[in-house]
Amino acid sequence: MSDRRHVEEIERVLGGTQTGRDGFVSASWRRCVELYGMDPMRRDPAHIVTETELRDHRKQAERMIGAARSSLQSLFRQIAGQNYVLLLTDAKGVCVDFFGDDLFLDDLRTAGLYLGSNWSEDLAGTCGVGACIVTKQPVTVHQDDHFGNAHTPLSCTAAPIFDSLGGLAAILDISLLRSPTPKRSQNLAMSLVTNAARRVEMANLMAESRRDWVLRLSDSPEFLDVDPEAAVRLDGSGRVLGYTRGAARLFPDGGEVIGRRIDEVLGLTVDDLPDLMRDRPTEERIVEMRDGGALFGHAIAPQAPRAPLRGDRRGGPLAGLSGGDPAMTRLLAQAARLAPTSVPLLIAGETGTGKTKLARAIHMAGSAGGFLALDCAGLTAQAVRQACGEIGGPTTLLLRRIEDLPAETAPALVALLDRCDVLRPLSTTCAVPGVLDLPRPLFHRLAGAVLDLPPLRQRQDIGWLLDRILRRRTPEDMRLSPSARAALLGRRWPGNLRELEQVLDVAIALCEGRVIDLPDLPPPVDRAAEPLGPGETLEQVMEACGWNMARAARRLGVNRSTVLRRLRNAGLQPPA
Ligand SMILES: Nc1ncnc2c1ncn2[C@@H]1O[C@H](COP(=O)(O)OP(=O)(O)OP(=O)(O)O)[C@@H](O)[C@H]1O
Repeated sequence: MSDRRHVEEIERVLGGTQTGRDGFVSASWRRCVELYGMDPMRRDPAHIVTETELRDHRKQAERMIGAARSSLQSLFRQIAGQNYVLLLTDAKGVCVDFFGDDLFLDDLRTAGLYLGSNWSEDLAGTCGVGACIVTKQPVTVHQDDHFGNAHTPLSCTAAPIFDSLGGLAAILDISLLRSPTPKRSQNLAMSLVTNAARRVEMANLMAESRRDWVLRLSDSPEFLDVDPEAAVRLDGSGRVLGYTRGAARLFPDGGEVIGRRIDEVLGLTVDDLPDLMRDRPTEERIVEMRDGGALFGHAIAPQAPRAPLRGDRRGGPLAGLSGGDPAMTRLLAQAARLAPTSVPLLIAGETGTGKTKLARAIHMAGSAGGFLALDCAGLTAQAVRQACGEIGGPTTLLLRRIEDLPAETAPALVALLDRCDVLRPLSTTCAVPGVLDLPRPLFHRLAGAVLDLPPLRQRQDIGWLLDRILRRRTPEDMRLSPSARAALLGRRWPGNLRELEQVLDVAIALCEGRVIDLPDLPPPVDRAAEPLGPGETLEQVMEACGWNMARAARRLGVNRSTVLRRLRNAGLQPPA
């Protein structure tokens, strides 16, 4: 388009005619004339800040420049040889970092596509960076979308980069000195620049979160660990300290979330974070959203030292494991005291009692270092050495199911623990610790203290657990009918918490309304969970109910005083 026709179109747009320009371009043209008093015919030279000013702008943007470097380098490699130039500007529009082909440096300088050029709209007129600052959206300002005739050969595609508090921090711009006429030729540039901006936000959030938890989120399991779409930074109590733009889209009503607890914002609590760490298969790391959708989650524990949470008395990962069961309360108080020490811990309990979850919570409550989990079944000495070879600093080593450790691997593990004093071993076992069949040298290196988790049938907080799991797994406040609740409280739960979670998952899936009733409950899958038949002795019933009178009464269909009377008559007493 000739200069003359360009000016005429601007006049027509200002007169209210629709000429097919994008709305944000027309609005920018109007500002250029009515607000900044610009004339499209004037060919001002590029606006370049002084050396001193550039140093100041770069200093203030130092963190973002550092966070953006590797994404910009890799983007520049992708577009090499296609005459694109990359600019990183600060939120005021001043170019603070630049990647361009040396062959065209003079042309780029003249066009203002260089370090120190100022692309704010009030100086440069309608342009990619300027429009992006105003709209806070990715934009392409293509050829005669530009206001000034001096810029109409250019094609500029820009995406905003936000800091972790949601403020505009920088603009990433990819420009061409000369481009094909159709604007859609820049669609690929748009996708490259928006993806790179997302990665820069991620790198920035990661760099400032070394002392905090980061929860990264992705739609697809394949990208979760390598290129997630969104991330949230959390303190130890689960309060939101920062987020990337991608995460803001997941928050309800796009509202202010800094300082709010993560469970008010997304469908998970701080206690769920250890379950989302990398040692779990990606497909299992599911985060439910408040709108009923789900994403895959990857929680990264704090990397840098922080003050140990002595005692964990103010809540946190350990406190979230029990609803006041006396045995659990005692055990968690011990765990909280042992967490910040380096004492090796052996966590014992039947399958599914939450040993792994407790180990992760102990790590969270006490250690500032890394976390490495190994399944002992089939573990070879070489695998042990290999896994531990990469350990750089203090690390919690979780050895799952230590009873399954092949005998020939034990000496290697002993040697490793002796050599590597930054390792703090936490082991889990389904065996009774006293009869655990491990070589004594290994046993004593692993069992500095034993934490014995009670089976679910002995816990007095099953009602609390039911409500908590339901609350976490359903977006709406789904509840249990009294008869369904009583039936669940009376089960034997040989699979413990794992079985409880699965039963509730099935019930939630089968239930048609908001109330889970008896028919929604799947029957016990394990024969050990079936109600005791008429031939069972009172002692067997009591044993099955963990000597809990109320539970035994429900199981037998009598009241508690009847159970007590029968026990007295039979001369039965709970085991010491
Ligand atoms: N306190 C708890 N509240 C709610 N769910 C829990 C709790 N503890 C454990 N769970 C859930 O129960 C399931 C089993 O927990 P975990 O894997 O920690 O058990 P485990 O004792 O290590 O099992 P196994 O010995 O069979 O490997 C997991 O899905 C976990 O999320």
